[in-house]
Amino acid sequence: MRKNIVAGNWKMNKTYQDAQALVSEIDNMVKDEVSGDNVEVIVTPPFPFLHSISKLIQGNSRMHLAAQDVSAHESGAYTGEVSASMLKSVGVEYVLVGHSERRQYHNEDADLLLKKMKAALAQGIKPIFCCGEPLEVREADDHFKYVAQQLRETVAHLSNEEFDQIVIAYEPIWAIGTGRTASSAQAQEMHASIREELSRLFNAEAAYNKTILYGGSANPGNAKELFAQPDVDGGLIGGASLKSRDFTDIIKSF
Ligand SMILES: O=C[C@H](O)COP(=O)(O)O
Repeated sequence: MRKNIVAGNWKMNKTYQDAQALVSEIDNMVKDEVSGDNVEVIVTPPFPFLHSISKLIQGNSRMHLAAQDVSAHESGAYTGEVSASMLKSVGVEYVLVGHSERRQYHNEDADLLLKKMKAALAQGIKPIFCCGEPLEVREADDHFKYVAQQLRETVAHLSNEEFDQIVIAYEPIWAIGTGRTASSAQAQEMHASIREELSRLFNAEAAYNKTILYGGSANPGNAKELFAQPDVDGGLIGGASLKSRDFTDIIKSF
């Protein structure tokens, strides 16, 4: 059964105090204003805040915790890295893998992304695998092929059981933090194309059940239309997830 998810990626923002305040506000607003159980909420704070936020959201079954990155290694002499078992031990349930900012600024390639997904999955942490094309690829009308290739060189190498555990996030790079959102039609056609590719790589049922999130300048003003698309199952929200009111309104767009 396909799950609706709204995930907030805080990126490198907030101090400890600000993070506590933000997540308390979101937690309260979700408790007070979000009824039914048709949407799962994920917050993705920076590493130092994971443990305290895990405790803070413990009593709210709708709220879940993600990390922004995970090491491909199990443990050992990897200064600065954080392992999947460490994340697991502080209550992390999901982890972002393949975000365009990690691909761009940290040169993360397909081989590393696959290792990171496998490392997370081995600990029972669900990867949120991000894909999406840069502007020049969209302008050359090669975006469907480009994203399909991103899936073929990573996700395709998971077992059926591993694939069942992951979430996909489509984030056109030209829409991230730019205020230039993909139109709901552009999002829908890419999500449908991703689902078709997943169906070819795995099977139709697994592809149908896969949660595919949209990310890129989503906000309370455009979320409803985006989430109304048949193949858009929620959002990976950057900027708007840093404001409790905006983030909650996006959650309420379902
Ligand atoms: O991970 C989130 C995305 O990069 C979207 O960021 P944005 O909502 O600020 O455009």
